[in-house]
Amino acid sequence: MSTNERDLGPDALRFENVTLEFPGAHQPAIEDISLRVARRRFVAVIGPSGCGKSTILNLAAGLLAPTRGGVYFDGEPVTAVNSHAAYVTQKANLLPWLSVRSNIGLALKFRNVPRRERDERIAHWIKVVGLTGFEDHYPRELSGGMQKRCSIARALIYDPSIVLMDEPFGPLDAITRLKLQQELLNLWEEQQGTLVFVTHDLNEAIYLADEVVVMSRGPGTVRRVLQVPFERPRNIGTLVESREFSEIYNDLWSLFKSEIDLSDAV
Ligand SMILES: Nc1ncnc2c1ncn2[C@@H]1O[C@H](COP(=O)(O)OP(=O)(O)OP(=O)(O)O)[C@@H](O)[C@H]1O
Repeated sequence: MSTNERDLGPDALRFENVTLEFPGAHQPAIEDISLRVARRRFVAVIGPSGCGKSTILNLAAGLLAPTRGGVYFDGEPVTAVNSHAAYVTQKANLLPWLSVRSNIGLALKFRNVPRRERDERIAHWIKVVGLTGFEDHYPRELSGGMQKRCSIARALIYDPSIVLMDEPFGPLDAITRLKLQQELLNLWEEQQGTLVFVTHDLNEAIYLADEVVVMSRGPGTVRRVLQVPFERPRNIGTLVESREFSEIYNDLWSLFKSEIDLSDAV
């Protein structure tokens, strides 16, 4: 992603001078944001609470419309719900009355994919996300990490052109989180789709992404776009121990810390 370029070429997603004002708010949620997400890139968006990260995803998903400026998907303005985008939110949002199998297959059912093909694809994805043996379980019978795996499979099963993830690993414990980060990394490296990933976690942004968009708040703007030069496939364990990782982390932290006010913390 880079800002202020006019080439309309092959970008998956493009924001042009986008401002969004919620009715009654004293300032815009985001203001004059221009950014581009090239196809097949993994882009992380970080920034302090309230800087507009979720708003960016909601605009890309077509759930919100800009007050000014334009949001484009594959060069076309997003004017309704973006059916090419899969959205994984912080909560797994699985349907409690459906089994793992049915939750994962939901999007295929809506798209009238024939039963046989549907079953094959569901079986494949259950295997990919490590839920074999839990096909007939209900969400309440799964751990938080398993629910998250299920929601990721549900989002990826229909080969969406772009995946939007809003802090998908936020509520998980550190070990499950690390495991799922590595799994997502492997999966994405295999599939090479376009992915926009919102996180508060600087480490996570560096492990996973090709580019990190750092946002400021009050109102939300793009402060900087940082390139992450690590080759793929990546191994989180090896990456964390490298000097380059620390350098990028420090770079990112120096940008990030000026955005957060720790003086009130107790
Ligand atoms: N429906 C709404 N109505 C009014 N204001 C809203 C609404 N949704 C978000 N906002 C405001 O817009 C700004 C951006 O919110 P957004 O949720 O996009 O931030 P965020 O960076 O994702 O925050 P967090 O990291 O805490 O989830 C905030 O000031 C928020 O209070």
